[in-house]
Parts: sequence; structure tokens; C-alpha cells
Amino acid sequence: MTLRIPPGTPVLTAQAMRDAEQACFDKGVAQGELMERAGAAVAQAALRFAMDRSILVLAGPGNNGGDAYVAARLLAERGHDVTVAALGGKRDGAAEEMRQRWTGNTVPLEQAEPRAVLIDGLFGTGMSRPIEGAVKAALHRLVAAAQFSLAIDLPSGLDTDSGGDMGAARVDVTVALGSLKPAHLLGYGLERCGHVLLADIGIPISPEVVKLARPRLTPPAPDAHKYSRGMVVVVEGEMPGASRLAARAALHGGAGYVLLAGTGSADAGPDALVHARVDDAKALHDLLDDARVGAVVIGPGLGRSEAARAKLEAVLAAPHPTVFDGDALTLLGEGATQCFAKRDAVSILTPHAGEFARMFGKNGRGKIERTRDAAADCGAVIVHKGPDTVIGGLTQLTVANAGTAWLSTAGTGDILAGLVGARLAVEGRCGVCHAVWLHGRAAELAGAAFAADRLIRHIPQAIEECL
Ligand SMILES: NC(=O)C1=CN([C@@H]2O[C@H](COP(=O)(O)OP(=O)(O)OC[C@H]3O[C@@H](n4cnc5c(N)ncnc54)[C@H](O)[C@@H]3O)[C@@H](O)[C@H]2O)[C@@H](O)CC1
Ligand SMILES: Nc1ncnc2c1ncn2[C@@H]1O[C@H](COP(=O)(O)OP(=O)(O)O)[C@@H](O)[C@H]1O
Ligand SMILES: [K+]
Repeated sequence: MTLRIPPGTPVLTAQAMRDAEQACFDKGVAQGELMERAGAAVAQAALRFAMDRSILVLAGPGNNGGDAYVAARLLAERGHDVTVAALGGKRDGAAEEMRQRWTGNTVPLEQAEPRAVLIDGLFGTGMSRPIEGAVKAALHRLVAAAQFSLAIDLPSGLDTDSGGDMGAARVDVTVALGSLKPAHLLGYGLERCGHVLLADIGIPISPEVVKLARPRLTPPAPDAHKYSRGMVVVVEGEMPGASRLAARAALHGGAGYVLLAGTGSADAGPDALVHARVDDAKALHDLLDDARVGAVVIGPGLGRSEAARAKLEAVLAAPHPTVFDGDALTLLGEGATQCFAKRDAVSILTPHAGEFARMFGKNGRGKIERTRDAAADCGAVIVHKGPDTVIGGLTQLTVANAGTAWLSTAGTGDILAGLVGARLAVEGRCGVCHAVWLHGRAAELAGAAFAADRLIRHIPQAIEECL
């Protein structure tokens, strides 16, 4: 049983998990064997928290319920006072076998009395419709009355692939079986799952999606100079504070040279920032005619005027890897897919949910699928921000939880754009994920109620942890 979720942990959708499980069966592993392992992992986790308190195990009609019966049996064998609250009658296959092997006290779900410890094995990855009515009422009543609650695989009532709420109650601990599922990292799942533990039940996994890992970064080469370290051009906008935040973040994110292209006025620090006067799109075009430029950042505070649009066109036409954020994305709107699909240079898009919807529309699918498809359609890397940031367009889809909701303050996105620009200039496309990790870590280091400006000073500290 893993206490902390290790870096690069696979994240599997419900279907991918079923496929991995089937591959296991094809190699001769019996379903009952996997269920025994799952139930044993749940019992082991419950033992840590239950002490000598009485336990109520909710057992649903499918395999999640099968795992629940195994856990109930193993806990009772260890001398615990265990009651099963069952939903549904006869089951199929291994789940029915496990039900029959349970010989202890069983009551119908709706009549169950609360116990100190609750194990939720109603539904897992097979939940196909919202839980409602008496079942939902019983689940919420029993979880609320328990002193400690633990969910098997997922809190029942959470949509596996989107983290959407379909009637789930918040539990204290969730034991993810075999791999993480999107719902452990996305949407309502972030809150409903409580502390997530991962149980290896011996299912081989080849993931399409992974949880963001702490990067390993390298310091500058001994013969590095400021341009070889990575030169970043940040386009100053009509709200200069936002682009200055991006530029300062790039400077603290490891870039060797950061140039703010706009008014040319150096009245706001830091002094290491180079200011260039760029009055119009033509001047920007000329400035970008420089092979030393490693990355361009456009969008933070850009504005939505015709002049802003003209600058955006100049950047789109330039051959440099570019981070498109904020107003740059809003200006492109529904035309974004076509525009990026025909751009040859590396494009990194950093939309929040609103900007993403303006470019790619809204539909009911999960954040992972929407980000993956939009990135493929654009031929770009997309950092779809939020408490559950999804990064698409790289070799593996990556999900990142920042670990602190204090990031939800104005300007932190501008900082991310600058930081992505820096890591892009320093390391290429793989730097995008590194920037997202550093941003989240800097926020943790910044503590409570920070203003975005203060986040920047923690970026070098976060980098230091990765050397
Ligand atoms: N995939 C794997 O590798 C493994 C899965 N296991 C367990 O199996 C679970 C998945 O099992 P299943 O596919 O049987 O699915 P579940 O046990 O999650 O639920 C499926 C059952 O619930 C019913 N159902 C779905 N939504 C309902 C609703 N809203 N109200 C009432 N009934 C509803 C379905 O008709 C079906 O009978 C996992 O979450 C995990 O706990 C483990 O046993 C071991 C390995
Ligand atoms: N509740 C939250 N928990 C963790 N991170 C968050 C949360 N809300 C926002 N963030 C992060 O904060 C940043 C906000 O970016 P954005 O919305 O573009 O803000 P702004 O435009 O004001 O800079 C993003 O990196 C996003 O992932
Ligand atoms: K469950």
C-alpha cells in the first residue's frame, strides 16, 4: 500500500482499467484472485484507522461490492465487529462468490444503523448513472454519522472519468485499486476522495495519463552564457502589470535573458529586466527577427484592441516557440484551432476553463478527453489550468494538483505563462510540465494569502529542490 502517491503514477479511465484487468485475466489470473487482493488492501488500510471500533461495510451489486465482502471477511477474521449493509440481492461471478463466503451479520442498506467506521463499497468504476433516492440518502446518512470513512476505489457516486458528482459523499480516505482514476484528481473528486492511497494489486499498467511528477532539473552548463541559458521575450500589453509579472517569473524561472517588449520604460523593476520599446506590430516583427530568442510569451494583459491583435499576428508568424495566454487566447476564440493547426513553430496554450471554452466550446466530456482532443486538433501543447490542471499534447497526458487553493488569486496565471516561457527556452517542450510543477510548489512555499507578486520569489527555491 502506498501512502503518498508516487511521482508519475498512472491514471486510468474506467475503460482502460477494465482493459488492464482483462489482460490480467487473459494471462490466467482469476477474477476472484484480484478481488481477494483488492479486499485485502482495503482491509489493511482500514485496520490502520479502525483501531477497535465497530465497522459497517456497504456492499453494492457489482465488483466494488465483491471487494467489500472480502474486506468485511478479513476484518471479521481479525476480530473486528463487522456488519455488512447490502444493496441488491444475487450477484454475478466472483462478487457472488465473495458474498456467499461472508457469514457475518448482514442488513439491507436502507435499514443499516451507523457505526464508528464506514467502508464504502457500493459502486466503483462501474457506476453508470447517478445514485439517487433511498440509496443516496442511506449513503449520506451513514457516512455523515461515521467517525471515519473509507471508500473502496472511489467514493460511490463519483464519475470515474470526469470527477463529476453523481451523488457522492465525502470520505476521509480512498483506497485506489491498481491505479489512480481521473476522479481522484479532477473536479469534485479532489474534495470527495479525502486522502488517496494507492494499492498495487498486481495489475500491469501502461498508462496514457500520469500524475505530474517533481522534475529533475539541471543547472546551467559550465560554459553557459546569458543567451544560451534561454532568452525570453514577453510582449507587454495594455495592462502592463500582468506582462511584468510574466517577465519577472521568467527571470526567476531560470531564463538567462528576459526582454519586455512594450513601452520601453524601465521605471518598474527588477533592474535585470531588459526593456525594449516596441510601438507597433512592425516593430515587434523586427524585434523577433533574432535567432537567439528561445521563447515568446504573449497574452498576459495584452488587451483586445486592434493593436493587440496586430501584435498577436506578428508573434503567430514568428518561428519561435511561444506561450499564448489570456487575451491572446480570447482574441483567437473559436478560430484558435485553425490558427494553431497551421502554425509550424511550437505553440503552448495556457487557458483557464473560460478561455478553453471560448476556443473549443463546452461539451459534457471529461477535462482529460477535451484537453487531449483540443491539443491534437491544434497540434499544440495545452495547459488547461485549474485546481486540476491537465496538460495535453506531450507524449503523455499529465494531471497536476497544485496542492494549494491559495493560487486562486489574480496574476498567478500570468506568472505561470512567464514560467512556462522560461522553462520552454531553457529545456524545450518538456519544460512545460516542469513549469507547472514549479508553479504549484512555489505556491506551497508561499503559504497563505499571498499576493501573486510574492509567488515569484519562491520560484528559485522550488527550482533548487529539483537540482
Ligand atoms: N478493474 C479492476 O482491475 C478491478 C476492479 N475491482 C473492483 O471492481 C469495481 C468495478 O466493478 P463493476 O464493474 O462491477 O462496477 P461497480 O461495482 O462499480 O458497479 C456496477 C454495478 O452497479 C450497478 N449500478 C451502476 N450504477 C448504479 C446506480 N446509480 N444505482 C444502482 N445501481 C447501479 C450496475 O448495474 C452494476 O450492477 C472497481 O471499482 C473495483 O472496486 C476489483 O475487484 C479488482 C480489480
Ligand atoms: N483552487 C485552485 N487550486 C489550485 N490552483 C488554482 C486554483 N484556482 C486557480 N489555480 C491556478 O492558479 C492559476 C490562475 O490562473 P488564471 O486563471 O489565468 O489567473 P490570472 O489570469 O488572474 O493570472 C492557474 O495556474 C491555475 O491552475
Ligand atoms: K466505492
